[in-house]
Amino acid sequence: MAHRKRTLCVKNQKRRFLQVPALQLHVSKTAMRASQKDFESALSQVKLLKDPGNEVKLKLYALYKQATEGPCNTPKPGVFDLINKAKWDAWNALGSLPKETARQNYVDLVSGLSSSSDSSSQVKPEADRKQRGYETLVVTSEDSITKIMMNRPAKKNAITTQMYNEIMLALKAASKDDSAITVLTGNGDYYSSGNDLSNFTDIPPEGIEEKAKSSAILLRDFVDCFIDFPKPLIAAVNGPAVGISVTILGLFDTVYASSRATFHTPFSHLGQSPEGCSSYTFPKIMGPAKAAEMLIFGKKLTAAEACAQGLVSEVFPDSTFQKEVWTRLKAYSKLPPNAMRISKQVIRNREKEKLHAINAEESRVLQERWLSDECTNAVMNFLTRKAKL
Ligand SMILES: CCCCCC/C=C/C(=O)SCCNC(=O)CCNC(=O)[C@H](O)C(C)(C)COP(=O)(O)OP(=O)(O)OC[C@H]1O[C@@H](n2cnc3c(N)ncnc32)[C@H](O)[C@@H]1OP(=O)(O)O
Repeated sequence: MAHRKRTLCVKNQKRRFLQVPALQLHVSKTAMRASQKDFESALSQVKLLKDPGNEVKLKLYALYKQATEGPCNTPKPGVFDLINKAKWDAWNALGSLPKETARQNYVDLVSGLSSSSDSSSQVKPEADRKQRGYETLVVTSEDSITKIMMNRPAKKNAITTQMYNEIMLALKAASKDDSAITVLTGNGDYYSSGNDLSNFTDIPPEGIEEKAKSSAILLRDFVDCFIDFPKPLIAAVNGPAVGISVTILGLFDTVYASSRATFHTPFSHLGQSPEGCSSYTFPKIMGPAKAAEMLIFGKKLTAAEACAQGLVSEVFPDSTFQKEVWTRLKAYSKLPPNAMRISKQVIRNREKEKLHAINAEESRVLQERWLSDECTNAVMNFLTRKAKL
């Protein structure tokens, strides 16, 4: 087991943290105390900042609570309530820091964050064609190709709830735009490490059953978008792929892989079961015996193996992957778009109803699995750094 730095499980909490009322910038560094007005301005300013990372968000949270309520005054959350415990720990660590000092520290922290984000916000040329409004993706449209790039490279493009929602939005927009084809890919060394396991820690007040129910709905909606996507959909698998990022490949029209890519569906290890219609598409693509090795026993395939088994259309050397794939895709994007759409529909329509039914059933089974001890223990082991794949 690798020793890794422990980070706080607040990966998907940006919006909630940033909803904390915040502060103002124009604070004299020499001022002894931030006024209430400075504090309120900073509370507004913080909402405009780029994501400052979980540690800073926790600091902001703790200082805000200290400045407005004084020393930590709530019971310590349970050990499995990871997010609230991290927040509680951060607040509690401020001890008896006076409210005024906490207010000043909050103002100074936001001021520092604002100036560093100002200096790094130079306009980059590629920003011109970048679609706005996505935080976890970079979506671009060029040469009749809409490219949706998962963009959490430091987290191996693990898919947070926000990213599921943004991918659905991007697919819906791409289905209506004037591009001929749509491509999903990842930024950094991974294609995607699959579901962000900290999604499971964000338990609503209604309890864990409600969480499992809403996750199953999200999963079903997410996979439905791939089943229904009307144009040619291509995956450019730039590196290792895990979990749901592998299973939904069975719903793509073409899958190109870098020679560095691997394909891993460790559902049993995680106390979970297959999704993304893979319980149907994988046996159909590679035969039941090969599919069982992947989906039941978690056998990891190399790119060459995945290609031999029909999950991948073609493998390119990692050193030339981007160049070769995009040259190929630019040529395809010049083909008559209506003909491509109609061909896809002819292929897909025959199976659409069946795929929706399979998706519903897989989501229902997973909803139960997420409540099992096997699943809870596996997720906790990863999040507490006792295990990874
Ligand atoms: C609405 C819910 C729908 C759910 C659908 C069901 C979906 C099922 C699945 O997708 S199952 C697959 C889930 N994925 C995993 O189990 C992978 C877990 N990750 C790992 O085992 C490893 O991180 C790795 C093998 C992918 C990469 O290892 P390594 O190269 O050593 O890198 P790090 O482990 O240091 O990773 C860097 C950084 O990223 C964080 N991270 C990576 N993957 C995930 C993830 N899936 N969930 C949450 N976080 C992830 C990792 O913790 C590190 O963060 P840190 O730097 O420590 O803050």
